Amino acid sequence: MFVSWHKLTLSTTSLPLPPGPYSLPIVGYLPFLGRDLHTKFTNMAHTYGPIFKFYLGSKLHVVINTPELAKVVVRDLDDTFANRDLTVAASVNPMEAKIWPFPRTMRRGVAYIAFLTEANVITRMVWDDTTYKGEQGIRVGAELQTVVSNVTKILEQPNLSDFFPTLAWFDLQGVERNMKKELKKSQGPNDATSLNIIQVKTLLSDFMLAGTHTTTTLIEWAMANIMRNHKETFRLNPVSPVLIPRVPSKDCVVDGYKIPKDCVVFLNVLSIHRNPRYWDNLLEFNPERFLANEGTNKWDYSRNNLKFVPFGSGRRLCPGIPLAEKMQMFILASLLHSFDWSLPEGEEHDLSESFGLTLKKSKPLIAVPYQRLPDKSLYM
Ligand code: HEM
Repeated sequence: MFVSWHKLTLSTTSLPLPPGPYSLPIVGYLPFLGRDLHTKFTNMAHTYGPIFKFYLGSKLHVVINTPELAKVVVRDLDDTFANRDLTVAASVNPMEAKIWPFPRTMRRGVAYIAFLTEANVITRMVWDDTTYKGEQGIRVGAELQTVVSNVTKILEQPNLSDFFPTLAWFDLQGVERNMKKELKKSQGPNDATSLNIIQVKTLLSDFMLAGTHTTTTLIEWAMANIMRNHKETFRLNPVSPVLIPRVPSKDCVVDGYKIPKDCVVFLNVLSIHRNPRYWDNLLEFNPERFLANEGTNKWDYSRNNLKFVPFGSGRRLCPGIPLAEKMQMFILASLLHSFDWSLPEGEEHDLSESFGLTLKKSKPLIAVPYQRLPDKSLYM
């Protein structure tokens, strides 16, 4: 106890930064990072170890890849790591740092059904009597999708102003300008069926942004996996393969390395979920691995098991877990109970991934439903 306290409070000035690749002057590691951060980070962990660093522009970034080190961040130093990284695009939004990713494009497939269902539930939580029903509902739902999808596109865009804060004033890529424009558009004319600014602000608040896309992505992966006889969706295809970055509020020490105040810290969930040290036959379909631990809380993601963290952990743990658990079960059960599903004629199963603010299927799942219940009236 004394040793770990001593380690944590040791002066950080003499300590090295974590290991990591060489960076180019000015741009840092930016040209080498690519789009698929989750795969890139996992490969880099093989080379540099469980904690490594790189620079994007002038900003230091640190990636944590094991449950043991994740524990230091989200348990021992949870308080220090409670802040999020506020990008320029996020700071334009009225909800500021609380903003959360949303889909690049809303696709009319399994994801569309899941989106509307989840959006309905969350909207009813916010405005009690609102439901996206009939033509009006479809119009408001589509309006909402457009707003959040455009906002997400802007949030996902790598922005030079974030890597070179001194250039932020020039807004070289127009990210700040576009975000302001997008938010202004949503303040347009208001009639009984269109969204006013207060409603849009509320809708863009954490719960709507964080709640719908996550569940939608999960359902789409689950359906794709189930149609191929897989069920371990949360472990194999975590919705957030790299947690939204944390920013330490003061210098601290992780694994003997100095982690300076205000650097950007990622927790690499995918490398934890697919690490042979923690999972036997890690790519194998084996839902029984979870059943074996039933009742022991060993797989309870809201508590101390940091080998399985689909909802994150610590004081930034997803607050939507109770709703997410109920909704994903409800949506999946409804889809599977009511219909048999198959791929359109001639289509092959495709589980390839596309990294963004969440880990989406790169190809939207379009599935054909076949009536399963004996009587059509049961579908009303
Ligand atoms: C399948 C469904 C969902 C998944 C996989 C998921 C996953 C996550 C993850 C990984 C985080 C980051 C946690 C961390 O950094 O430690 C998070 C944060 C968050 N989630 Fe969820 N989530 C889901 C559904 C929901 C729902 C339904 C809501 C609300 C209605 C919600 C609200 C939030 C909010 C507000 C945050 C930000 C918490 C903070 O920064 O303090 N999520 N979620």
